[in-house]
Amino acid sequence: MTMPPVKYQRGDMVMGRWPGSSLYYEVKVLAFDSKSQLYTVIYKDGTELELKEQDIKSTAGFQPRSRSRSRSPGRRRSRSRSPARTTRRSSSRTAAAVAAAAITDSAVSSRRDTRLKDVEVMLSPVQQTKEAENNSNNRHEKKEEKQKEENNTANKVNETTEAEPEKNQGRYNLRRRKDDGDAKPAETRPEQLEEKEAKRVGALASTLSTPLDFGGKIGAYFWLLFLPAWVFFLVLQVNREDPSLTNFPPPLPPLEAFWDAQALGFVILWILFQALLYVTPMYSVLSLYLSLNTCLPPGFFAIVVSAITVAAAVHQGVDLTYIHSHFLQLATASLLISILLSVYLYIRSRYAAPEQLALGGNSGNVVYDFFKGHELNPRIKNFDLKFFCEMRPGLIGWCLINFAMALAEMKQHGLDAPSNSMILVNLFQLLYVVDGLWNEEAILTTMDLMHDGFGFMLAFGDLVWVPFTYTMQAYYLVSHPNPLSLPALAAIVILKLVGFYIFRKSNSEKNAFRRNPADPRLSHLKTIPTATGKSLLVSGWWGVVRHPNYLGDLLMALAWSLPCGFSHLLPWYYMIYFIILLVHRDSRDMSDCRRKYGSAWDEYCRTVRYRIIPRVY
Ligand SMILES: NC(=O)C1=CN([C@@H]2O[C@H](COP(=O)(O)OP(=O)(O)OC[C@H]3O[C@@H](n4cnc5c(N)ncnc54)[C@H](OP(=O)(O)O)[C@@H]3O)[C@@H](O)[C@H]2O)C=CC1
Ligand SMILES: CC(C)=CCC[C@@H](C)[C@H]1CC=C2C3=C(CC[C@@]21C)[C@@]1(C)CC[C@H](O)C(C)(C)[C@@H]1CC3
Repeated sequence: MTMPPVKYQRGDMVMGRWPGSSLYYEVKVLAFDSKSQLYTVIYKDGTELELKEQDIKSTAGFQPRSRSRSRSPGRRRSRSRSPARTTRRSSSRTAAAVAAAAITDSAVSSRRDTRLKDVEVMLSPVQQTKEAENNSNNRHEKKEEKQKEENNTANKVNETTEAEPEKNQGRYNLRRRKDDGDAKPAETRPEQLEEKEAKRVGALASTLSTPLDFGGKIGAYFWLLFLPAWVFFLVLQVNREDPSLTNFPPPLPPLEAFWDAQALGFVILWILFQALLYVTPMYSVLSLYLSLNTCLPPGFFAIVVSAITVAAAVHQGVDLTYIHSHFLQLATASLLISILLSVYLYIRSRYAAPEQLALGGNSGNVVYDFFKGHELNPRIKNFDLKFFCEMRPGLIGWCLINFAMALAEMKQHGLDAPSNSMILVNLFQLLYVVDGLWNEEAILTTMDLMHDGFGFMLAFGDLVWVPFTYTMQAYYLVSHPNPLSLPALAAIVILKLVGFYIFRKSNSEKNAFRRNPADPRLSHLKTIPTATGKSLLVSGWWGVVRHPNYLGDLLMALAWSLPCGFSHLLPWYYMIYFIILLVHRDSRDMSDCRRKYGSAWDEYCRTVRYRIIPRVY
């Protein structure tokens, strides 16, 4: 069978249709994929998209309407989308840049507008409303200033003053926007995101194809089988007297050893208990009771109540070492739940409205889409499944398991107290989790919450991977004690604290900036404006290195493995996995940001040249 000739060739300058509209912009053809019948085209600021042949016209004979010629799509968009209104759209570069960047940005940012406003403000303490108003006023003044200096912003490093309207000062909200009160500054009111625009953007998200991650469709099959197998391997191997990798493979227990109905019951009970805490507004009652001015972060409340409940249960004679002795069965039960949840998520994503979808996870391949997840923030009424799974049962379960391992160590070795190494691992990881829960609204600026769909990868990651592999060090120490000298202990504590400092400071800086770029505490920072209206930090922590938060996290990971010593590789598994995960996330983020921010991202990369590890002179 002969293939029809390709109409446009590589290098051709043509007019590409703006997805979801009838406007055409000049693009250059980069490639043609005969399988998908899609042309890869590049816009003037370097953003790439895939277009169908019918969305491309040759420039010859193309009759641009005078209006559409003089106006960039970004400016058109700015009428309907509040973020654009406050941005420096009229800068000289935006006409070209927005033609490109706005496509991906509108899909991402507008959806984020719809979603993140969904997930903000519910827990606003009263005084935050005032703060928000002040900020709103602040923003209006700044906006006027901005309009005056409109034309000199292109690709220039500026002092931080830009206001980003999608931010506000409240705590996060997992309630639907229609329920929100009037407390929000006018600029951030949800009504401003016109329904039509949201639909258009959603439709775009459901049709746009993004490059496939994780080895594409074949990779998805691999990961689906490999990840659960790896969890079982670790669980079986670490419990052996000699867990060295040379002693591979671990003897496979009979199939029925993997299963215990009671273990399933406990896992379900734990998840339901966490769900109950998640929906209970007790934290505000507790705040009132403790005469606190602000609400306690609900995640923090959840871990405190969980700890009290567990302590009470232990006091009543509940033997937590059950967790150590039934680790395998508990892992199987959690895997089963994560699979059922992923099937549910996949099915509902097929019926979800386009504006609820994430970019990616719409490859059309059932296995890939099941793995990657397509719906961005699936909810049952106000219950946000992704947020809940990421921040509660697995994360708090991690601490519960560590604690159980400490008890198992005491029991196994007849100790009155856990070993130094066990205490360090427990305290370090507890600090990490408590910090995550205390700052849980910061998760709203992370990749998972913002960009990734909720599918098997995250459901399994949250419910199985985190509780059953992040606890490897504590599990290992139960049967492989590693006494620590005082200097070693001190050095490890210092390492942990340094890592934690970098991690917390850099995450808080970015989070504060994304929530309110006009925050006076950030006024010393330099930024690069982007065509999307959001800016990029180019000084402070994010000016030292790209992803300074990953650096802090890696130092902490090192401090978690060191107490286990160097006899075996297994307790170093987390460190090795984490390097791979973060390097991969960094490159995923690089290409996402490149797509989103176009040449502004390139400029950021030119200014901040190093990734994760800064150059030491
Ligand atoms: N323990 C664990 O298993 C894991 C822990 N983590 C930790 O979770 C935290 C969140 O990680 P993750 O979501 O991967 O990534 P980040 O929190 O670093 O988020 C990346 C996003 O930050 C924004 N950004 C990047 N550079 C800049 C800049 N210069 N100025 C302003 N904004 C910028 C971009 O989003 P935009 O511009 O759209 O706002 C980018 O997509 C990290 O601390 C990480 O270490 C992560 C994974 C696993
Ligand atoms: C191999 C596999 C299945 C990977 C899935 C990755 C997930 C396990 C991680 C993706 C991002 C995560 C984050 C945390 C836990 C691990 C996962 C879910 C996190 C909640 C840990 C606590 C931190 O303080 C954090 C809130 C910053 C962090 C957010 C990202």
